Amino acid sequence: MSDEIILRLDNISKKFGGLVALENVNLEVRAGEICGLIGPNGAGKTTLFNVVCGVYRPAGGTVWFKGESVSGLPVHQIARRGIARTFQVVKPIPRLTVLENVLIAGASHLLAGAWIPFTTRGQRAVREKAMTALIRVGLAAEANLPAGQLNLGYLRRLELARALVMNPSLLLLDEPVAGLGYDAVEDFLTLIRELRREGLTVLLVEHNTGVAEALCDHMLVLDHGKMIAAGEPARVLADQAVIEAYLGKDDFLGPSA
Ligand SMILES: Nc1ncnc2c1ncn2[C@@H]1O[C@H](COP(=O)(O)OP(=O)(O)OP(=O)(O)O)[C@@H](O)[C@H]1O
Repeated sequence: MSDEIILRLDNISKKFGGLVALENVNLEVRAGEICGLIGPNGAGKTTLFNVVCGVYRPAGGTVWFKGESVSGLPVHQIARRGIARTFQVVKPIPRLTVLENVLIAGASHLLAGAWIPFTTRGQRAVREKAMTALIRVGLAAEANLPAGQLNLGYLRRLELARALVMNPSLLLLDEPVAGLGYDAVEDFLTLIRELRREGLTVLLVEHNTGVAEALCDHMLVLDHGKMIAAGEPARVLADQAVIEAYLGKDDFLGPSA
C-alpha cells in the first residue's frame, strides 16, 4: 500500500428532501488498500457510492480523486478517470451472452469519449478487453452462455467483469458477496485480494462485519449519514459507538454486563 490518497471526501453532504442521507462525511482511501464501508441499514453507504460515482451531486463538500475534484462531473467522465462500481442487485441482460453483457459495458465506456468501437480495430479492442476481464474473473468458459443461465456466484463475477472492462484504478463494490455460500464467498474474497495485488484500490460496502474484517485493511463506519468510526478493522468493530449502531443503544449492555 502506498501513501498516496487516491480518494478523498471533504465534508460531503447529501439530502433527499428533508432527509439528511449524508452529513459532513470525510474519508480517505489510500492507493492499493481494501477499504470497507460498513453501517446499519439506511446509514448512507449506497448514497455515498452514488456521490463518488457521480450519480448524485453532493449538496455540499468535494470529492477528490487522484488529487483532482470530480464533484459534479457526469458518471461517464468519472468512470473514464478510473472509478468503476458494481451494484448490490445484479441485473445483466439475461438473453445476451455473458461476453455481450461485458461488451456493452466496455463499448459504452469507450463511446463516452470517442468513436473507437465503430471501427473494426476498435471493436476488436473492446472484445479483447471484455475477454480479458472475463478471464480475470474466471468466467472465460461461460463467455457464450446466456447470462440468464448463470447462478448468483457467477452473476457476481460477471458484474465484476463489467466493472473491470473499464480499466479502473478504484473499484467500488456494493455488497459483492451478499447471498453467496461459504465457498463462493472465499473464492470471491481471494479474487478481490488478487485484484488488489495487481494494483487496484478497493472500497467496498459489506454488511457482514466478519467478511469485512477478514478482507479490509481499513474500515469506515457510517450511521445515520455520519462517519462514526474509522481505522483498523478489529479496533473499529470493538468501538462502543459502532456496537451501539449495530445493536441499538437499548440492547447494548456494555462490556461488564
Ligand atoms: N433516491 C432516494 N430518495 C429518497 N431517499 C433516499 C434515496 N436513496 C436513499 N434514500 C434514503 O437515504 C438514507 C440512506 O440510504 P442508503 O441506501 O444510502 O443507505 P444504505 O446504508 O446503503 O442502506 P442499506 O444497507 O439498507 O442498503 C435512507 O434513509 C434511505 O431511505
